[in-house]
Amino acid sequence: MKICCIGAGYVGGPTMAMIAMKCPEISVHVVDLNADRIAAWNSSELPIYEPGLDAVVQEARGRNLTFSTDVETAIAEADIVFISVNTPTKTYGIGAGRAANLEFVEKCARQIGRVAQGHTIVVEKSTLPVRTAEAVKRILSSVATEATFDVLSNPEFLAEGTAVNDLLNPDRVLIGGESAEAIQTLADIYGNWVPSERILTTNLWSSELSKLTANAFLAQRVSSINAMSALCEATGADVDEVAKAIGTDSRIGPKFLKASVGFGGSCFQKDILNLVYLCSHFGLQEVAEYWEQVVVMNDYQKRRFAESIVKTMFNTVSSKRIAIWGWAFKKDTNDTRESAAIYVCRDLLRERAQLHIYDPRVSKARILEDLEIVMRTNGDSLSNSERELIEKNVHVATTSYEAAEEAHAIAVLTEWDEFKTLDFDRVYQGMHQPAFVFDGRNILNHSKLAQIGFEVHAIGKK
Ligand SMILES: NC(=O)c1ccc[n+]([C@@H]2O[C@H](COP(=O)([O-])OP(=O)(O)OC[C@H]3O[C@@H](n4cnc5c(N)ncnc54)[C@H](O)[C@@H]3O)[C@@H](O)[C@H]2O)c1
Ligand SMILES: O=c1ccn([C@@H]2O[C@H](COP(=O)(O)OP(=O)(O)O[C@H]3O[C@H](CO)[C@@H](O)[C@H](O)[C@H]3O)[C@@H](O)[C@H]2O)c(=O)[nH]1
Repeated sequence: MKICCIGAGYVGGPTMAMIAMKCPEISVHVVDLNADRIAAWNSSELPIYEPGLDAVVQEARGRNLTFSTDVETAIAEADIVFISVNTPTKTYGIGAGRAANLEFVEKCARQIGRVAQGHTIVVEKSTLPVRTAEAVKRILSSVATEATFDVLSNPEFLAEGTAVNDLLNPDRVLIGGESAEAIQTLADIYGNWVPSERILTTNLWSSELSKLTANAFLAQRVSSINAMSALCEATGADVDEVAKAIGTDSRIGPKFLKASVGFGGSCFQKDILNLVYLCSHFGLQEVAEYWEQVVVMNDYQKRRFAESIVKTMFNTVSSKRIAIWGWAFKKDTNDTRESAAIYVCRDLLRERAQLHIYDPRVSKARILEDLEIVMRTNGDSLSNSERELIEKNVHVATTSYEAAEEAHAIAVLTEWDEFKTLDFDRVYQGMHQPAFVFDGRNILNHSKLAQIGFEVHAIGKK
């Protein structure tokens, strides 16, 4: 059997590497238009940082896992084609800022229709609005020559930073479709390592909608605990204690109740906005407004954090040096898409703070590009004053200590483990007094820091 996966990103790369590792008899070909990305997949420096992924890729690459830019050949040879391309929020036209941009998915469908041979199972791996499979089927049948198709929905639930373990031991694999035979073919592949009771099958629309629903529920938990964090700060309750107290109720459960500076990542906001758009499209205004609040609350949390830094530091951070610890949207990934750090730093830059940023996995170029995009207030390019602000006020450090040297404050924006074990006496000695710590992840030992002399401000604690 031959598999082709279109899209060698955070999902296509790891999922296909896992299938190839677990199914040595299947030939897995991952293709992408981005030649740099493909070159990186073929090198010792993979394009994404994900614990444990190097070993998985190394085992299968060159045996039954290949990466290339030859999309058409890979499609023509495949029995199964996964579509794993990006589906970002639309930035133009109808639904701008909410709807998913399905341009890349449609291009894939047209290309598959043109070049596929024989019977081909087309699998939606990308996260898509409910009923996209209908459009995919129509496109395939309108451009296809002699090829025939089944379309399945098989959304991916892996989280970045834990992708390898999530793929090895998924809570469930979801397959939606109409053809029992096609569903079975895909289920048999996962059946090589996933217990059959964890392979759920549904109709196409339930599968497509379950992915958006799962992300909406997960993000809603984060926004719910973050909403409570504001009330905790106002009342003297401690959000970690509240989370523990409610999380021990088996109906609520302990996971995903960590208050933070706000959720980030490429999925939560995009998928909720997509859900909001869909609800409005179907005339369900109350439902749309209900889900939109999850994103509204998240924006509030990011803004609130930056504002509290300014307010605490005597209402001005102008020319003050602030160490930013962490840029990735969560630990154990180099992905910065929608990271809370980007928005907090934008707000601090507008207050003229001097930012000294350190992240163990994110490159200087990525940090600067993220800031250049977020600082634009007018169109596609930076104004001279915006560019000057970044050039003069942003410095990228190579260690946490370097970032904190001569700083007035430290803001922890990603929960990297290495921040917990630093020599805080040393950090304190190098800082201006009062030395502020704003722990946006509640990961540091606050009482120990206070003993050293730091003034600590955390999320959801007075
Ligand atoms: N990142 C995650 O953790 C995650 C988890 C579950 C689901 N998803 C969903 O999976 C999909 C992919 O996400 P991602 O994070 O891997 O995106 P990504 O941007 O990292 O990767 C997508 C890749 O597709 C390529 N591509 C786009 N159009 C193409 C075409 N026509 N032909 C060949 N290649 C093409 C791009 O060059 C890019 O490398 C999205 O729908 C996302 O919502 C993501
Ligand atoms: O209690 C929590 C849990 C998460 N977060 C934040 O929420 C964001 C998202 O985290 P997480 O869900 O762990 O990572 P993602 O890689 O975005 O994974 C989500 O999005 C993927 C893409 O759709 C899905 O496949 C996953 O199931 C879903 O968890 C990050 O900024 C986290 O720091 C919190 O602030 N508190």
